[in-house]
Amino acid sequence: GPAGRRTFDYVVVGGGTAGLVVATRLSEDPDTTVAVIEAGPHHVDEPLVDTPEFFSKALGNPAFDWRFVTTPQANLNNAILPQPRGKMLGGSSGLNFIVWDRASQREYDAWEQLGATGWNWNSLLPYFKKTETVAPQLQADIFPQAMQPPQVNFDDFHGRSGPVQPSYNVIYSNVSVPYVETINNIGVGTNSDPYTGNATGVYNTEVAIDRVKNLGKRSYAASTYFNMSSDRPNLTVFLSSQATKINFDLGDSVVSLLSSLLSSLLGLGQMRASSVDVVALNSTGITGRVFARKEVILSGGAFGTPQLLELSGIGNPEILREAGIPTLIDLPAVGENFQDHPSFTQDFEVQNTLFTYDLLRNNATFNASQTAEYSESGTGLLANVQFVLTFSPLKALISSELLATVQDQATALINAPGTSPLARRQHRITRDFLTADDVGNIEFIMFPGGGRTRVAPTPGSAYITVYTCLMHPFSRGSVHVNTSDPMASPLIDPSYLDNDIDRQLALQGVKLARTITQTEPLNALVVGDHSPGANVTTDADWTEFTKDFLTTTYHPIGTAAMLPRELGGVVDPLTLKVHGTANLRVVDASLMPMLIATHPQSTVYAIAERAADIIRGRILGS
Ligand SMILES: Cc1cc2nc3c(=O)[nH]c(=O)nc-3n(C[C@H](O)[C@H](O)[C@H](O)COP(=O)(O)OP(=O)(O)OC[C@H]3O[C@@H](n4cnc5c(N)ncnc54)[C@H](O)[C@@H]3O)c2cc1C
Repeated sequence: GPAGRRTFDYVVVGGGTAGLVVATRLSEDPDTTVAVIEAGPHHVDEPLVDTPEFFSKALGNPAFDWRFVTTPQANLNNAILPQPRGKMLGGSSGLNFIVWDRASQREYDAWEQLGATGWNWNSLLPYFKKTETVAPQLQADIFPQAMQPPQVNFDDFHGRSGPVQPSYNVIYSNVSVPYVETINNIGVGTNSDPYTGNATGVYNTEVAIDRVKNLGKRSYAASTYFNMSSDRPNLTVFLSSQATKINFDLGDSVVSLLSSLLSSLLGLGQMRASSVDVVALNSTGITGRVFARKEVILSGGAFGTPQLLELSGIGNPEILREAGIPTLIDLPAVGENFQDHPSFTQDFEVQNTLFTYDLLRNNATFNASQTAEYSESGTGLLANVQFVLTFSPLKALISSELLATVQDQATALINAPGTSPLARRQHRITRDFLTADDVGNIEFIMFPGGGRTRVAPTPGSAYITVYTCLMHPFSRGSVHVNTSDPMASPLIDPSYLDNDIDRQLALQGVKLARTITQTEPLNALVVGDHSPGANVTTDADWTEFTKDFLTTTYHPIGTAAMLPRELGGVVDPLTLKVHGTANLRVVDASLMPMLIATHPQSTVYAIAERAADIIRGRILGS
């Protein structure tokens, strides 16, 4: 954009997954000026971002990751856990593990049921499609015997001309088919097309790997949406620039501030965001103020967005007072309602004649040939991330007695005096999910390869890794500031395993992961337990394992929920404007009022596409 310009129609804070969608769509109108303020750099031709098989290698690296951590977790022996987030143009879509899937219709419909008017499966489906270009599976992409290609209705549920280029894998481990058959044998069927509104079952997921335009590279917000819009003169991106505060009205003018404060207190009017304070993080960034003629749009993600709201005086007055921040809008829901999928990683040694990703580690010649193939043609094992996903209804996994106990525990939690009105409503829905056929409660992710637990792989050996993840936990955490210093990380407290249900399902889940490996036909290929070892046997051992080995699945949501104000919402679902403001919107994962059984990125893109249409006045949120 024109050098030196500091006033725009729209200022988007956070050039991540959602932020780049919104900025790209708003700047389609050449008469609308848009700025994006992004704390991270733009990584171009960066193998740690682009190469699918390198997923997770950039975690903890400050050039890519905010490196947030949790507060000590009371139910996990006070462990402090990493909470990585992408710090780059493209945000977490540049750091994530590339899975591209979708939850069940019932789970999106639950958002509307909860109070997010206008947000449901039917209203999102056109936007799921708008975001992607995906080709149907070829025979070669299908797990032999286990999967049939969905021949009909592919175009009803899959996009064919959107910016992101998800695809099916090209190379499959020969452990996949026995694994799928084993999952079938424990009572979970194969789903040939989980994108149609029922996402349960074991399936071959799409992955955000471009096999059309940028061969074999990660397809993420910077390489897709931003690539479409980067040469527009009306779009300006400030990189390595961290937003520290949103200013309202004339900002410095005490009179205008007081009058807008007064009117907001009296419920007469609404605060108007007028500019954003920005600090350069290095010599390529900017320091100063960026002005918004029309609107400020917060897309800082589930941690960045509530932090910036609080730094700007929007939140719980008590929390703000303790942090030394004057309250402008009394909105206690900011930073509350934090939800995340807890995950447990186990690996199992398998016969080393199987074809797994371990070959890259065990065989230097193979590794060199794959590396050469990838750099020459963008193909080979480095252009693949093969996960086999299973989203299982609870009924298929646990006894009806245990299911009844868990339901009773849910009822007790609903009626517990400490449960907030919002959590109460959510828990009622989640209690229904416990017995639903079309909602995944536990996810098992199988990756054919080792090296992903705390126990190092033995040279020459092959493994499968199984991640067990709770899809609809009842725990609720929070994200808050404890200082007015914008450079300090927020306090992130997921409150993992904060109730009997989550603890029980975690226990059942990790035990089931081992059961899967002891069930045929997989059992015949498994050499033995690797991490944890075979010495973990009793419920007490497994419970200790869940406490010691819990990690995030990297799916935080909910900290600026789109719900009515009186129900604990931060953002009006119809307009996505922060309650009490006239022109401050939120568009990112923090909007999601309740977890869904999926990896969230494709949903974040779809939310942002729909949000862009709401902002442009093309649709009303109903
Ligand atoms: C390690 C990891 C693995 C994951 N794996 C998967 C997966 O396989 N599949 C899947 O579907 N999902 C996955 N996810 C989740 C998914 O990537 C996120 O849900 C999604 O990208 C969130 O989008 P967002 O727009 O809300 O936030 P982000 O994409 O994180 O964007 C927020 C942006 O705002 C910027 N920002 C924040 N605060 C400020 C500030 N004050 N000033 C300026 N800029 C700021 C950040 O730098 C970032 O670029 C994973 C996430 C991670 C971290």
